[in-house]
Amino acid sequence: MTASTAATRTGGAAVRTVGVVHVYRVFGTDVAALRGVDLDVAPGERVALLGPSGSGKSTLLSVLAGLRRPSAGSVLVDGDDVARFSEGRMYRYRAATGLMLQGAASNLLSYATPAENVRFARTGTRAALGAGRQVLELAGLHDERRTVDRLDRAGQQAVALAVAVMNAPRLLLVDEPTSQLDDDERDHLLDALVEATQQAGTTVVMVTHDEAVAARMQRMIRMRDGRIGAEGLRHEQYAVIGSDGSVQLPEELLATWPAGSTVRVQAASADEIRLLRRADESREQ
Ligand SMILES: Nc1ncnc2c1ncn2[C@@H]1O[C@H](COP(=O)(O)OP(=O)(O)OP(=O)(O)O)[C@@H](O)[C@H]1O
Repeated sequence: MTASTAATRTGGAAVRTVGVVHVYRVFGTDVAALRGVDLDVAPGERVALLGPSGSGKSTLLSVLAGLRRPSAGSVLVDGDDVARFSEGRMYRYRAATGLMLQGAASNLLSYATPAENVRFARTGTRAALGAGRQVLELAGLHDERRTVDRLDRAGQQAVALAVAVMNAPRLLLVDEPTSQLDDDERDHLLDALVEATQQAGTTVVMVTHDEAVAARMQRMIRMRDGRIGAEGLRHEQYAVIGSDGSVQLPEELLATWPAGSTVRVQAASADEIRLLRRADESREQ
């Protein structure tokens, strides 16, 4: 399938990464931001990416957006490997993907009204225009006469969201959309995002530090040290076994089971694995 066919299909994109590695080279030093990310997001699913600062969330988002090519691994969107797209195909893929990165509001046309911003961003069909309009209506900005530079931050973020969903993307990638909003503003923006994407069946991947924001998505994925460490919902977290067989221990266990601890791994039953500390190490504790 070509990127342009993908853009005209309806519903959400299936996203799958396999062993994605990304290394930044800074003044001759390598910084491994992603160390083998295996991720599966079903069409129409809304997923939050959480994790400490520096864990690789924004890098993963930029790789999914086609803004960076990973150093290794595959980034499969509807089965096509974005990491291997030609420049032309990558350009079309980026254009068809909804993006709301940090500071997205600063890329709006500040001298135009919200509705004008949405109209100028339009590249798709008449139906697509509806998605952007819907967000403006939900934010009470459809008939707003003020230009974007005169709106408060919440209004500007709502316009940035409207522009991001404007062309009915099958995949919407969002980075910290609510970080500078108060609780009410945050909830309004998320209401608009969930409503617009739910109706269209859009797949959403959202980076956030805020558990309350993450709870509005259907699944939370936690990154640590450039890998997916755990996933689940607020009260139900599961460690994720990587394609290389590795498992990250929950953060709270690291104090008693520090890196370098050696353990025997025993299958207790079909549903249970036990970790047994080596005898001489437990004596040293
Ligand atoms: N452009 C860059 N050049 C060099 N190193 C980078 C660059 N961007 C990120 N890094 C490094 O890559 C690692 C992952 O960064 P990234 O921004 O993806 O993490 P993050 O989880 O999104 O962090 P935050 O929550 O603070 O935004 C960090 O060590 C960071 O310093």
